[in-house]
Amino acid sequence: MTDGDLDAHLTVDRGTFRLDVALRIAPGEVVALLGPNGAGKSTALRALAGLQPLTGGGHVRLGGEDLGALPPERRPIGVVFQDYLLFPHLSALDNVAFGPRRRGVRRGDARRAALDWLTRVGLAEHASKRPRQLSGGQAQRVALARALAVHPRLLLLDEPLAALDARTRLDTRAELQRHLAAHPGATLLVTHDPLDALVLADRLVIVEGGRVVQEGDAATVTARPRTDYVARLVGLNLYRGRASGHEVTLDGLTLRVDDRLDGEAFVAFRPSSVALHAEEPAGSPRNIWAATIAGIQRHGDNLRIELAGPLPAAADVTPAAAAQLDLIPGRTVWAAVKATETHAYPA
Ligand SMILES: Nc1ncnc2c1ncn2[C@@H]1O[C@H](COP(=O)(O)OP(=O)(O)OP(=O)(O)O)[C@@H](O)[C@H]1O
Repeated sequence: MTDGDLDAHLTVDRGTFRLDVALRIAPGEVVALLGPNGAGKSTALRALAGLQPLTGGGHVRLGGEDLGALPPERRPIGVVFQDYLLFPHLSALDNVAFGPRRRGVRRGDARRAALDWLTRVGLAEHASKRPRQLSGGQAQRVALARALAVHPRLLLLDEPLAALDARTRLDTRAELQRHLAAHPGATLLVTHDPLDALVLADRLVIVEGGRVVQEGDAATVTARPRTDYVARLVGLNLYRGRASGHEVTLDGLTLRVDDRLDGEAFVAFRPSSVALHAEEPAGSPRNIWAATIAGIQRHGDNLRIELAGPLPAAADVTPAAAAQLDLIPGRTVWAAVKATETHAYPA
């Protein structure tokens, strides 16, 4: 741990929901907090910002300083909320100048600094506009400028791109990445978009039910998911079973795998590694099982087939293959995966 680190243990009780998440973020590091709806991401962000009180045992320290006793406006933290929460009656310039003013910077200096930040986010010519005169992407950039204008040691972003349409999102994501790379402080990005996390963050922390279930860099997390949510996030089929050598025994089936291990294990493979056949393929070294088609969805240029049966799985097939196999819900097919297409690792 270095001097400027965020070191937080976020403990919050909200009736039946309890958050218990430890977070460390180094200066200049961007951490994405990912998780399904209701996992506690916003609660964690609000706790860091001082908008949600911690219950016993929790703490928020930044560079060794305990922020617990500081009210939100005195914390060295900048926040971009999901809906930006710009002041509707203030111009873009005064929205950005608000933070420095509140921290005692003289009016002229605060406005000059605000114009500088608006210039950096490419909005100098919109400085006098009110939030309702700005597009979604522009409002997002004003919100970012406002958060950065206080030179925060910790920047918090709550689903910063969620309110934008797909095209604006693409441009804004690229621009946001540039600003985050230049930000010397720690950054926590709350998102449930895996693409935002992969593009913007150095490290992923995944929460489910108020707890951290997995953390690490994107390569590690995507290669070795440890929960169904993470597996779906990175587009893998994931199972847990007992390994013995090159075999992993699951609930209803034993899979032959390429890796060799013993004990509790995960097995993962891509939907594109699952081949479907109308008849049982004979004389092959693959894993083969009978499955029922539970659903069919478009997935990029392919179709994603949800398979029910002893090994619930997703399989990606081309539309041509789907037509040839006459894949319709309720039909039974044979699914096959080669051992070399699986990845097994200790649970
Ligand atoms: N005002 C509240 N009072 C009591 N419980 C709440 C309140 N707001 C949220 N919760 C509970 O806290 C839990 C975490 O909610 P939170 O908004 O932090 O999740 P999230 O991960 O940000 O979800 P989402 O992705 O849907 O925004 C939820 O299960 C919810 O039931």
